[in-house]
Amino acid sequence: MGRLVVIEGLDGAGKRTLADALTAELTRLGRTVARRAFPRYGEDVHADLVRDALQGRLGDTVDSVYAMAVLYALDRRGAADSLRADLAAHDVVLLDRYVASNAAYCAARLHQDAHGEFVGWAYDLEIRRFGLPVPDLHLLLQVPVEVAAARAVHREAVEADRARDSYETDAGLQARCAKVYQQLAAEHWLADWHVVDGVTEVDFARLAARTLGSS
Ligand SMILES: Cc1cn([C@H]2C[C@H](O)[C@@H](COP(=O)(O)OP(=O)(O)O)O2)c(=O)[nH]c1=O
Repeated sequence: MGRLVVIEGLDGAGKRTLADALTAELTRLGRTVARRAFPRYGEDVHADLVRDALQGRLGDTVDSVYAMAVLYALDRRGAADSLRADLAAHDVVLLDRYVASNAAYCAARLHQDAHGEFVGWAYDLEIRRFGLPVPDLHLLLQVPVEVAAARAVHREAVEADRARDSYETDAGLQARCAKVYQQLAAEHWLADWHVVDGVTEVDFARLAARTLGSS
């Protein structure tokens, strides 16, 4: 059974870049890696509804934090079987966002923290009721809110299909979300958490060892 490792962090933190470099290092070490990203835009109706809502295409009809959270969670539930198959066939399954994204973003939207009602509800929905696989490790890619925002603006400028959505342009939300992530990491919510400093150079040999559970 492979290790389920989740990269979390703010929009623009650089999660995909971290996943690429970590995958390269793990592959160099002879390990097999499967990659997935949530939401699964283009693959799942729930994720597509989320995107429509984030980009304001549904008006206010899905402007409920709980409705959005359920859509994100249903998208993951739809991927659960393939996730289990990936875990059976690879040493590491590397995810770009997972259950903790729902916990952090939706708690922040509700102006709650990690001890608020929402985080417990998200756990109950996704882990207990939907039975989604529990991660072995979270890597929290931490960068200052302003740095993440600047990277998201830059990405919007260079990637035609990557316009910032309503979460990404909300600086207050991103700041609250960063705080919830910090709390989740400090408390090792759901699994072990390791904070990766996204500003200084990352030591990928050490990070790979950590990913494999050997340090
Ligand atoms: C996966 C997930 C994402 N989100 C939020 C975080 C992001 O602001 C937003 C979109 O995710 P994001 O990773 O930015 O998708 P993409 O880069 O492909 O556009 O959704 C949740 O609130 N809950 C979740 O479960």
